Amino acid sequence: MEKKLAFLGPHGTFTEQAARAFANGQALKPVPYPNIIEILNAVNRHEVEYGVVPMENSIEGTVNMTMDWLIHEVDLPILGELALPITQNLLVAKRDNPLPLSDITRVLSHPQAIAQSHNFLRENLPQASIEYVNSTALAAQTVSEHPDEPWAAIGTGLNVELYPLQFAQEQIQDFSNNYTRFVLVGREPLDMPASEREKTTILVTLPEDFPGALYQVLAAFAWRKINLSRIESRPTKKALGSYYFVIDIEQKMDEILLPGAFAEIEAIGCQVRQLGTYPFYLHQTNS
Ligand SMILES: O=C(O)C(=O)C[C@]1(C(=O)O)C=C[C@@H](O)C=C1
Repeated sequence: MEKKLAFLGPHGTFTEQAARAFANGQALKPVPYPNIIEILNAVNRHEVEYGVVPMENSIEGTVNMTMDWLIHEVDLPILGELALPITQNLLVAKRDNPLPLSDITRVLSHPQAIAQSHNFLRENLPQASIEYVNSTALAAQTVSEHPDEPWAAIGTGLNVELYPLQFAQEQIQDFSNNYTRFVLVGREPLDMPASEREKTTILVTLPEDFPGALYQVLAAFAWRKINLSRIESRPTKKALGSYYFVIDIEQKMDEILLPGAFAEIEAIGCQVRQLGTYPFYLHQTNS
């Protein structure tokens, strides 16, 4: 039976591209959801088997909504990760005489897409107000539905094929090396294509703040020559200045080394929660 894979809708988001890449060759049906929380909740309450959510962007950093919901609200393992190149474009409703940039009064997009295009907006559209919406494709759809308004959306070039839109300007992101990491979460294991690269993500909670606590956590990995690719603190939401550490270990799970490091960290009084061990892929094509 075909299983469902929730993605951030409507059609035309970057998350949909990631979802379609994950679904490739699998009996999975991508279904749109209105926001990240709804995707994770739908998987958590068994409405769909899997979900794809953005996790981190190379310009703007962590998607806090995803990280926090995975930590605090649901207990869903990460099953895979895909890094996609991201190209942001300024899109306007299709008309015979395209709207000049100086006439645009309002720019709609997802906060991450706006953040990736700050310089472009400041230099080229200082007169426009910014409106944050749930996804880049929702922005594109909204602009296409109001062709008489001097509005623009920021999103993928694919949107000009999905909605009556045209490019006002292509490639407006402030840095060319723009990538977003998306994660696949699910309640059931999924047979993923083989990857040379594997990651394990853990959450470490320190018992209390004492000198060298984080140093001791990192030492457990360092002397075992275990490579970490990310360490990030997120608030526990229990007190000001109280944090979890999210650590990505970029290495095939070793049956002795990694559990040994976790046991050493637990022995100094820290809690270790595993968020998943999963393959990761880098997608080369741009859009
Ligand atoms: O709005 C979209 O198209 C999304 O898929 C979300 C999202 C994000 O949250 O980071 C995904 C990739 C880009 O970085 C911009 C927006």
